[in-house]
Amino acid sequence: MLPRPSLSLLPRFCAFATMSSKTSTFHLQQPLNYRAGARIQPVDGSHSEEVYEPATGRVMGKFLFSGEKEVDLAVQSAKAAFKIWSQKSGMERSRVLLEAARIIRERREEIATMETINNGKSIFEARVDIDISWQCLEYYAGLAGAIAGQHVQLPGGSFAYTRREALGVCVGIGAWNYPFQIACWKSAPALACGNAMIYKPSPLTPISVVMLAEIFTQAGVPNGLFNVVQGGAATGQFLCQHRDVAKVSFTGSVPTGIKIMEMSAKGIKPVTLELGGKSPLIIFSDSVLENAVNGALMANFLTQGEVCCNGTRVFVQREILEAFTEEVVKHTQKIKIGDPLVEDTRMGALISRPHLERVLGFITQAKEQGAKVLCGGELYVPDDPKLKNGYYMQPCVLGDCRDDMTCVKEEIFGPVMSILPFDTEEEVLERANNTTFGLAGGVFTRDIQRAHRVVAALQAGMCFINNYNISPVELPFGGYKMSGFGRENGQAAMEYYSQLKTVCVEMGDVESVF
Ligand SMILES: NC(=O)C1=CN([C@@H]2O[C@H](COP(=O)(O)OP(=O)(O)OC[C@H]3O[C@@H](n4cnc5c(N)ncnc54)[C@H](O)[C@@H]3O)[C@@H](O)[C@H]2O)C=CC1
Ligand SMILES: C[N+](C)(C)CCCC(=O)O
Repeated sequence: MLPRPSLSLLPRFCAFATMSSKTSTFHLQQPLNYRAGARIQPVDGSHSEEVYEPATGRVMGKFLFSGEKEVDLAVQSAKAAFKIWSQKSGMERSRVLLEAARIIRERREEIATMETINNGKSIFEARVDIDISWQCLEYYAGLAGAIAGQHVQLPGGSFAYTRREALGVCVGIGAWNYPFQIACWKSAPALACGNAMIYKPSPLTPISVVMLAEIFTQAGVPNGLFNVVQGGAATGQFLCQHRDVAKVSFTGSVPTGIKIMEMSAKGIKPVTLELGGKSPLIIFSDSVLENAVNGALMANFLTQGEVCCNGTRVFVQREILEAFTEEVVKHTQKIKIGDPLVEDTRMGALISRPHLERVLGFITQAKEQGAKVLCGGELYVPDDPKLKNGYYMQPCVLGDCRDDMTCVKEEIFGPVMSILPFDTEEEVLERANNTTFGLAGGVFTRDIQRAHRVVAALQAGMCFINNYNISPVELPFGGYKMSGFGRENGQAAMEYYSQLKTVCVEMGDVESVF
């Protein structure tokens, strides 16, 4: 267990917001843009949006969207910081990242609380997210000092060497499901490699990433190295189109990913795309049933099911279909839904009213197409009156599913598991890969040869054997097919935030062919 934050840290946070650790008490008071080491209002913020608390449906405040001028100021400030930061050694950068990780650890409870208030996920899960976040900074702090090139001997004593260099000002654009964690997954390798970053969170979850910006400043990054611009699609477009932006790393939906890639193509900017999925989880009849059931719950119900790599197509071998279904339904019905800041809550509120309605719409459509609701799938109204306008639903398990149903083909991004029976390995692999997505996949079996054979055949970037949705930061994460490309986490991410320079050195005279 990690130490709880000391109380002396709380007033610093309360300086920008009135907050206690209770649902329905937070009020947004300070600006949410961050530029050159300070919170600021955007110079051209003409449009404002409300921020909601999913647990109560309450408006917590308003914030301003940034326009083209503000985006340009953020880029200029990041460019200036890049000049300083990129000249530091890997070890110097490492020390700053370690200090930032330490501060996150110290402020864990406060950040997790804010994440819960803004996203609606349970405080239990938010703490895990924050732990993964500081671990990510620690991991890349460790790699920063290990960035190195290659030495190559050439004829006559000549030689060449390679340098791995930073790209410049990188843009991070994030989704709302893991606001703080996504920002860390992008900024940690970016900064470790010597880049600056401008980050745009989802307009639904604008709050916690500004805390990260403050932490980086406190840890000692140059002012401007990590800036935050708030806004939606238009702000994101200004960022992607800016000529001084060297790279875009995006987490979000496939349609937006396509637009980001098109914009980046115009500027020949490299992109990393972490997009959606409809991942298969294959459960063979020789599995340890209890593990398979727990795996299916982990694969479907974290963060109210709003997880890109969820294994939402649960293929179960026919021999154990009944036993598995019975157990999974029993466990799903026991999930404690309610106030996300209450310690024993395990499922909080979905991100927004429209999203909740969209998820419920998928369930209605599934019923129309012949699926059977085995449990849940209804709105959930907690007893506590202050939560009655929150965006809650009961986690749902669907039986009698077929591969051609919408609930099996499309990403729902909510707590909805579809169970699909299968008979043979060959058949299930064919069906599992029959999707345009390719983010993740999982297999439960006690047969080790089969386990490795199955994951080798799965067309997915992140595969699990006998577990699902664990996320050690040492492991590269990213998709195949329409789920995107590039990798976050692991050593692999360093390649996506750096470029290779080759230096060819002549030790003799120049032999001209002319
Ligand atoms: N593979 C992964 O790691 C993850 C993927 N996702 C995917 O994200 C989706 C849910 O997240 P949303 O925030 O609704 O996705 P989204 O694609 O609507 O938005 C993601 C981000 O892109 C920004 N954006 C929207 N239009 C833009 C444009 N034209 N130019 C530049 N930026 C633009 C948004 O403001 C937001 O910050 C799901 O479909 C899910 O599959 C979500 C989390 C993780
Ligand atoms: C942390 N994990 C593995 C549950 C989800 C990470 C991917 C995402 O942002 O949806």
